[in-house]
Amino acid sequence: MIHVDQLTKRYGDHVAVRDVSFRCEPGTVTGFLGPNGAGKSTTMRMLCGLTSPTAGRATVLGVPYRSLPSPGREIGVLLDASAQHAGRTGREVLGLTAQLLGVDPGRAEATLRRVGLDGKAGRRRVGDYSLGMRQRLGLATALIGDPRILVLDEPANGLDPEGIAWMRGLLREFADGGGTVLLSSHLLREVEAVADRLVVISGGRIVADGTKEELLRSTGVLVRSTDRTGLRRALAAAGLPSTTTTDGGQLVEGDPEAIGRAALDAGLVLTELRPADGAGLEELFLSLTQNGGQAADVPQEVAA
Ligand SMILES: Nc1ncnc2c1ncn2[C@@H]1O[C@H](COP(=O)(O)OP(=O)(O)OP(=O)(O)O)[C@@H](O)[C@H]1O
Repeated sequence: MIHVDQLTKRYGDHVAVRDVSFRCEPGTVTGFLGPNGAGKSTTMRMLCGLTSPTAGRATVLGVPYRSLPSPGREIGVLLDASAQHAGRTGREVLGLTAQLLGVDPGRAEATLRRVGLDGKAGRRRVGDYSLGMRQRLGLATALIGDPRILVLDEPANGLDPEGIAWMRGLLREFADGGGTVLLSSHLLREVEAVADRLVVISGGRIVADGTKEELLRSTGVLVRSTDRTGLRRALAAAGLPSTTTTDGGQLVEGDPEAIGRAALDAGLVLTELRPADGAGLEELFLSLTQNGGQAADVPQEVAA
C-alpha cells in the first residue's frame, strides 16, 4: 500500500507540489493524471526517496521508501526509461539488476520474455533501443525483483497502440494478483481503460480523487448557449458553479431545471442541456485541469 500524506515541494518561490495526499490499495491500479508540469514526477520522486519533501510524508508498506530493507524486492520503480546504460545490452542491464537485488539470474530471461524483449531484442545495445523498447526494459527492471508494488512514471510514452494494450494487460494482471500499481500519465485515455481509481493533479494540487464511477457521477450537467459569456454570467448570478469545457460548453453542478430557468431569466437560447456522463472522463479531466489547479472552480463532490 502507498500512502501519500500532505506532501509539499517548493523550489525557491515555486511550489511544485502543494499539500498532496492520496492512497493506493493492493489489488488496484491508480492512475495519476495531470498535464505537463502538474507535479506528477515530483510527487513520485518524493514517494521513492529521490527528492526530499518540503513538508509531508510518503510511505510504502507503512514506512518511508528509504527505510525499506530491500526496496527493489518490495517496490518496482520506473521513473525515467532513458536512465539506462546505453552501451549495455538489455539482457546485461537486467542481469546486473538481478545480481544487485540478489534474485535468481534465471529471472532475467523470463522477465525479458514477459516484456517482449527476449531473443534478438535482448542482445541489442540499449543505445539502439527505441523509446518504447526502453520503456519495456524499464518495466522489466521494475518487475524483476518480484515486487508487490509498481510505481511507473509515464510508462506508455513511446509505446505503440499494441504496446499500450499489452502494458494495460500486464498491469491489470499484476493488480488482480493483489499488487498495487501507481502509474502517471498526462493522457487520460492511456489510463482510463486500466485504472480503478484516478487521482488528478493540476498546478501542484489534487483536484479530483476517486473511482472512475465516482468521478463520472460527479460530472454534472453540460449546457451550451449561443451566447457563451451570457450563459457563464447567468449561471454565476444564479449561484450555479460551473467550469468551461475546452469546446466552449459549461459543466455545471446543479439541477437541469435550475440551469434552464437561469438561462430563461437571462433570455438566452440553449443549444444543449444534458447530463455530462456521456461526455466521459476526458471532459472532466480537461475541465478540471484547464484552471491550473484552481480547485475552487471544481465541483465540490469532485474536489479532493
Ligand atoms: N529540480 C527542480 N527545480 C525547479 N523546479 C522544478 C524541479 N523539478 C520540477 N520542477 C518544477 O515543478 C513543477 C512540476 O514538475 P513535474 O516534473 O513534477 O511535473 P509533471 O506533472 O511530472 O510534468 P511532466 O508530465 O511534464 O513530466 C514544474 O513547474 C517544474 O518546472
